[in-house]
Amino acid sequence: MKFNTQLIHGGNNEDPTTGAVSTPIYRSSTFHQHVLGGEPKWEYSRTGNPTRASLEKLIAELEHGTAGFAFASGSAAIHATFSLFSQGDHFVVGSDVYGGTFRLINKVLKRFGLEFTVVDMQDLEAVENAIQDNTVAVYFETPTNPLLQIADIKAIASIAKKHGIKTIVDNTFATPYNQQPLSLGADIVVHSATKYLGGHSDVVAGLAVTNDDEVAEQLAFLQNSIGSTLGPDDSWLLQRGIKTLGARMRVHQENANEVINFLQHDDHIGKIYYPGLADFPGHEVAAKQMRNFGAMISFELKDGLDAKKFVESLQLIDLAESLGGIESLIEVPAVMTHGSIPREIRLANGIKDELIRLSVGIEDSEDIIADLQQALKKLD
Ligand SMILES: Cc1ncc(COP(=O)(O)O)c(C=O)c1O
Ligand SMILES: N[C@@H](CCSC[C@H](N)C(=O)O)C(=O)O
Repeated sequence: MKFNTQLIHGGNNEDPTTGAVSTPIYRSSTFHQHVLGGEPKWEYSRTGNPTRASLEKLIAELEHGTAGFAFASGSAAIHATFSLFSQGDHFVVGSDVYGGTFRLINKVLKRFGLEFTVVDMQDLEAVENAIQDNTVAVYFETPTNPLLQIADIKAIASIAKKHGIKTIVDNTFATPYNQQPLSLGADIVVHSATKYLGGHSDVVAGLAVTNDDEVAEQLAFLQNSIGSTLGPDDSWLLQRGIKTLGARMRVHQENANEVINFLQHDDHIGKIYYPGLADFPGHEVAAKQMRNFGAMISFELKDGLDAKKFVESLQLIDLAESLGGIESLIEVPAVMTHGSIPREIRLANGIKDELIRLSVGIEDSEDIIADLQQALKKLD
């Protein structure tokens, strides 16, 4: 089955009892057991729920994994994934990651004895040099939030394999439509499904997928033990959103291409961060490992122009955290999504105070561009 067909027909798509083509919402916390001490397929909804199971099967198929797990948020999926490891274990982590992941690592996981070395994942030599005797995994995003940096998944996974450690990729920005890290050698993929997978800014959810049976068994144990599972209503909503991922991504991409073209020719715009640009550092790797470059764009205004005034002048594009929804969203990472990273670390990693991040939606591109244009004019 090809990808777009799989989006629609994957998972447990037809209900075995009624034939319903939309997976029913099994809103039941517990399930009747016919015999005492048997091995019922369903026993308790934290352990397993048929609606959630359909979503988990679907994301495993889309990411070319063997097992998928749904969580109450992307952060919960990432937390459960790090919980596979133990006190004293060391990780090589990408220097540009979502601010909440930085916070989870530094303010939570370190307290439980996990150790981290932060590395620019674009530098393969630095990645290998950061691996220590107690290193258990490399963890990174590609493209990264918010600088859109590209890491070579195949090359990093092969370094990791050489050292007998795992590769974990946050595939939120690319989605399985544009990139499938497990097929490039990664062991675990995590998602903030709140973003493109859900696609409508109406659900907070997280997913983890693996093709390693041992990891899958442990993740199932951790998902049930920690308990940060996705409820049946949100599981249904997320699976409904995923069905249109391909159609949405095609329009997101068309619009992003138009917006990039506009930004490149506007006098107010300084540096643009977008892997689709031929002179962007990660362009060649992105072209190799991604179907297309996605619809997340970061940029700076020319020196002296007021980023606050610009984002507050937009009338159509929402000034809001999050990304990947059908509506265009804009934000200033230093103040919003990456505000939990101390300023000096943020600046050292390349996130300037005035950096602007735009999630290009699927409205008519003319309207998105007209809104950018009118807000930029207010800066004159
Ligand atoms: C790349 C990335 N990973 C993980 C997360 C965490 O996801 P959630 O907000 O669903 O917890 C986010 C955003 O929140 C993100 O942008
Ligand atoms: N205020 C939130 C930040 C949410 S950011 C959401 C998303 N990852 C994005 O990058 O837009 C928090 O402190 O967690």
